[in-house]
Amino acid sequence: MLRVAVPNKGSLSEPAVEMLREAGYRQRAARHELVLVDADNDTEFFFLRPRDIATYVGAGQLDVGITGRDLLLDGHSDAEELLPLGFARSTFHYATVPGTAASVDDFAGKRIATSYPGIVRRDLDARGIEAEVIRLDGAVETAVRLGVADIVADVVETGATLRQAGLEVLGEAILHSEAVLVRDARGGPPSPQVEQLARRLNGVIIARQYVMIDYDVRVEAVDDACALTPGIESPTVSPLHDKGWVAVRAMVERKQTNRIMDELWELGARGILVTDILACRL
Ligand SMILES: Nc1ncnc2c1ncn2[C@@H]1O[C@H](COP(=O)(O)OP(=O)(O)OP(=O)(O)O)[C@@H](O)[C@H]1O
Ligand SMILES: O=P(O)(O)OC[C@H]1O[C@H](OP(=O)(O)OP(=O)(O)O)[C@H](O)[C@@H]1O
Ligand SMILES: [Mg+2]
Repeated sequence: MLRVAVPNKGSLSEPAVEMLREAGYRQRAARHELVLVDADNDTEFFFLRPRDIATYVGAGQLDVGITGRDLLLDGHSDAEELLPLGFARSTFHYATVPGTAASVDDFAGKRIATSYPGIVRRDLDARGIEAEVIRLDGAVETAVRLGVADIVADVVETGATLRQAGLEVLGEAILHSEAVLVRDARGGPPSPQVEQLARRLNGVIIARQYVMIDYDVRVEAVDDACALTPGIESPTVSPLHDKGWVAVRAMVERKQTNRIMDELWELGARGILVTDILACRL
């Protein structure tokens, strides 16, 4: 039976459960369920703290897990990233009160508060900076106001929390994070069951990123239209009863949809329809 770790709390939990549901797996109905067997898919789900997931997977106790790239890199597990999942996107940044330091090179001797001491220590070592790292559990942004630290290193999504604390980002992002599927790096190649789970999750990611577009276009314009909607392999072109026209069907990137519809219209395409894709294997 495939054994999968799923975040039980925090920003990763709900979207991870949602993605597994969309991929056809049973998920828990109540928050107090710690383990759930999905017999139809021969899979067992363990709901664990996001920070612990790489540890369980890296120790070989569980086959795969969903966690944050930043949490994976902060620890010392033997887990490795198998597939980026496209949600819980954030950056990891140093931030401080304006005027405390002109750049990261001025951090020597300063106190840096963070919930990710592994990432920060490694970054400082790589820059050859000796600074004190203070580990806090959360709400790190308040550490400067309360005099516990001079600088913070934390997760930034919109930047609203930093702004509210009167802090400003300093330097480039230390890393870009998102939810990732992890597995034991010491194992051999992924098992067929792990590959199937990864393929299903990838199917959900692609179904979210793409839409299906259908339209009719005059035969003379079909090459130009297909250049606009090349699809993944090649668009489907079907004959219509009126020999002067064909019907075209192709997947297009969701965020390009309106630009492509406008350009197809200019080419004379009509009956342009866009529909959601629920799931796919490419
Ligand atoms: N505001 C946010 N936007 C996007 N991702 C976030 C945000 N806050 C945390 N994360 C991501 O969530 C993961 C951390 O999950 P964790 O459960 O430890 O913290 P959390 O989501 O902040 O929950 P809590 O602080 O309530 O325990 C990391 O991968 C982190 O990058
Ligand atoms: O850039 P923003 O959109 O403001 O998001 C970033 C904030 O979100 C998370 O905090 P959370 O609410 O999880 O509290 P925590 O610090 O206690 O983890 C993270 O730790 C940052 O503080
Ligand atoms: Mg948090």
